[in-house]
Amino acid sequence: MDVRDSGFHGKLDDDQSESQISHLALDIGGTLIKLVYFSRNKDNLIDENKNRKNSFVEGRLHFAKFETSKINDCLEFILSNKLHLGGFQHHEDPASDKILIKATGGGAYRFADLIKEKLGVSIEKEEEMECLVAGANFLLKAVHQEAYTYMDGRKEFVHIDHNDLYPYLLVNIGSGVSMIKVDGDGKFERISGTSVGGGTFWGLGRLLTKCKSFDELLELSHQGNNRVIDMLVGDIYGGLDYSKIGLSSTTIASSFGKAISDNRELEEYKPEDIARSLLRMISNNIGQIAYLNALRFGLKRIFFGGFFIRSHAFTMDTISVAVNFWSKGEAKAMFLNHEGFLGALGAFMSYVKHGHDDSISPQSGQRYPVCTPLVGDKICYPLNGDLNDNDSLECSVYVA
Ligand SMILES: Nc1ncnc2c1ncn2[C@@H]1O[C@H](COP(=O)(O)OP(=O)(O)O)[C@@H](O)[C@H]1O
Ligand SMILES: CC(C)(COP(=O)(O)O)[C@@H](O)C(=O)NCCC(=O)O
Repeated sequence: MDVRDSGFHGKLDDDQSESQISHLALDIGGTLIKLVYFSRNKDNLIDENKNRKNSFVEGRLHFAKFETSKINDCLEFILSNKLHLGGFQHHEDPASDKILIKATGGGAYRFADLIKEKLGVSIEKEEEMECLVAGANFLLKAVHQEAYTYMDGRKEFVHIDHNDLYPYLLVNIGSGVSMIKVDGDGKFERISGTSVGGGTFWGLGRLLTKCKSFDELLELSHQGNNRVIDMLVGDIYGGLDYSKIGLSSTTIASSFGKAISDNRELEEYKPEDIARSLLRMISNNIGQIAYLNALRFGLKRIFFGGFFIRSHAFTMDTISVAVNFWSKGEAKAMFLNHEGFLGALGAFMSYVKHGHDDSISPQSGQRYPVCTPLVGDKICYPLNGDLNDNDSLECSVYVA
């Protein structure tokens, strides 16, 4: 079962539905809705009555995604699996039976009324940049083997030293791109952004190749050859390098530049070559802007998140090469296993931040210094960072 893809209408499997689900958090972005929720293990349920307070509860964090344009499928999924009951009661009016769920992203504003109407719960809005940062800090500090570099087809996990994590640059490539300088838990500044992002790749790609899905476009790019459409330095310099300014003959001089003089119509280009050129153009551009912003603030570590990355080898390779090239090897591009769920995880963490709940006081054996002083010693930590195909993460929360 892949609840991550939109169009899923079914119920969760027995193991999940028999367990108690709580703390649903949503990140409703320009293109995708991301869900994170916690399910207690069945063993915990047996002990629940005698041992509900002051103990660790083991369970799993679950991740799911839907297309924003198919929000009704997402709401149906939430409803049929009763995920919406995993919110919290209004803190200012505990007597009321009003349930609130945490949500971030533009859709928390855009769809608040629809969610109220369809699910009968209200949205408590969490600020998007705060959530991205909280999610990234949580993953970097609490999940073993979360961050990695990707270069020349090789994935290498990065050891994160908790005492030497900040400052870093977080580049979230969603529909658009936000670049955030992170200085600590809850300490950050959005220093830049660009509208040329994942939405641009998917939007232009769909128009130019007639692809029906994002994954199909990625798959095409895998098979294509960008040299058919991109104008290379060698095309301009008669096959030679332009060594004086450090450009090899194979460097792209002008993305899509060959299409000017080829005298070919769109249909005469292979969709796979178009997809490849487009992916290189967008990834290169983001890698370069990211590096220039890192340079502005002397940041050596750049973490890339957002669903545009999609753990796609060629995308990561292109971004890594761009960062490496422009920084002359000084800065490193790093990627995250849960790349697309930073905002949703941040919204999930905010259940704790605002002290709304007694059942997720994420806690520490491995003390994870949570993103807000309000949380104090309450934190959430994964037990072993096990990813299970990105669908869920073993996790333990503290019942205060
Ligand atoms: N299944 C998918 N459908 C659409 N876009 C996808 C999909 N998987 C990855 N993407 C890419 O991810 C981008 C959205 O990333 P995301 O981080 O979810 O941003 P947002 O919060 O703006 O929705 C899309 O613009 C597209 O480039
Ligand atoms: C407006 C947004 C924060 C919304 O987030 P998204 O849904 O794209 O993840 C993002 O699209 C963005 O940062 N766009 C770039 C805008 C700019 O700085 O030019």
